Amino acid sequence: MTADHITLPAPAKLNLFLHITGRRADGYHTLQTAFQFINRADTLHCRVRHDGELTLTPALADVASDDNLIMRAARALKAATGSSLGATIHIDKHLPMGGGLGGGSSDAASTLLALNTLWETQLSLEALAAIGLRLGADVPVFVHGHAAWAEGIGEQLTAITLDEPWFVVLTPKAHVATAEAFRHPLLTRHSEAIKLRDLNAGVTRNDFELVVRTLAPAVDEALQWLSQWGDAKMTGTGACVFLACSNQGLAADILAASPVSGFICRGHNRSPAHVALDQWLRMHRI
Ligand SMILES: C[C@@](CO)(OP(=O)(O)O)[C@H](O)COP(=O)(O)OP(=O)(O)OC[C@H]1O[C@@H](n2ccc(N)nc2=O)[C@H](O)[C@@H]1O
Ligand SMILES: Nc1ncnc2c1ncn2[C@@H]1O[C@H](COP(=O)(O)OP(=O)(O)O)[C@@H](O)[C@H]1O
Repeated sequence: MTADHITLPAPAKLNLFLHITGRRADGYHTLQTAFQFINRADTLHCRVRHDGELTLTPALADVASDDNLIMRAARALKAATGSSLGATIHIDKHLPMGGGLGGGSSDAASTLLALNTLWETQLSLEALAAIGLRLGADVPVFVHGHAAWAEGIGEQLTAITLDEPWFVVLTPKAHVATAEAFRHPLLTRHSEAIKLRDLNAGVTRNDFELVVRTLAPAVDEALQWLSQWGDAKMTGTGACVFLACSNQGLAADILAASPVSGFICRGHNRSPAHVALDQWLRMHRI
């Protein structure tokens, strides 16, 4: 059975820690981080078009359609493969933008996975990740779809298996642009490199916290409040902050008491996008 459309989630990620270890000659920073996916996602719908056109609805506030990472991913895949096909794409946006949850990068990765399948262009995950890296440093981990230890500028990935706890994620109303956080004079750029085995040794932090707490008081307040319950951290360059909890009930109780809005979710080592893609392939292609 064939099908000309597919729906995939584009899940968020958390950076369980984030250390900046240096700066390259081209200005990009080298870092160490651990990525885990969560079951909170945008939803991407793609349908094949035979006229070669690419369309995307709805428009996102403050992002021109041509700059939307979904359109950029679709165009990049078309250029890389020479496919004559197009797509009608619809995105149900649920993830806050610029929150450090990687929604834009995940939308791009799910677009690459969806169109590579519908167009039957058969690029490997490595090839899709290389296309994705040109769109953003966070895209490859979503393409590969496994929780990962990351080095380099975030593109050198080692798959890891982590506990899959419940999390409380708070979404303070603040927007910190990634490039602005990276160029800030207060950013520590020389954290000592750690080993994977130190991940749970209590020695990790997010080096962006100092900068972002200074730029965005709402993030500072959210971190202060959540820290009373445990080792709260910010994800990426913020603004979202999170805390791992021993069970769902505790996560729900903390969220209910929080003065800042947010959600609870579960950590996933395998990306929900890959789970959905495998299901689709089993139904339609095998
Ligand atoms: C910090 C992280 C951690 O996961 O996440 P976010 O908070 O953005 O989600 C990422 O490394 C962000 O990746 P991503 O959001 O894809 O950033 P990009 O679009 O590649 O880069 C935006 C800008 O940030 C700076 N940048 C980015 C990555 C890096 N390793 N060094 C940098 O200096 C560069 O100035 C670049 O032009
Ligand atoms: N499909 C998209 N979804 C979200 N943001 C997008 C998208 N396409 C482009 N962007 C741009 O990318 C920026 C970063 O988005 P996002 O990935 O949500 O945040 P972060 O990098 O902080 O995790 C947004 O502020 C927006 O300008």
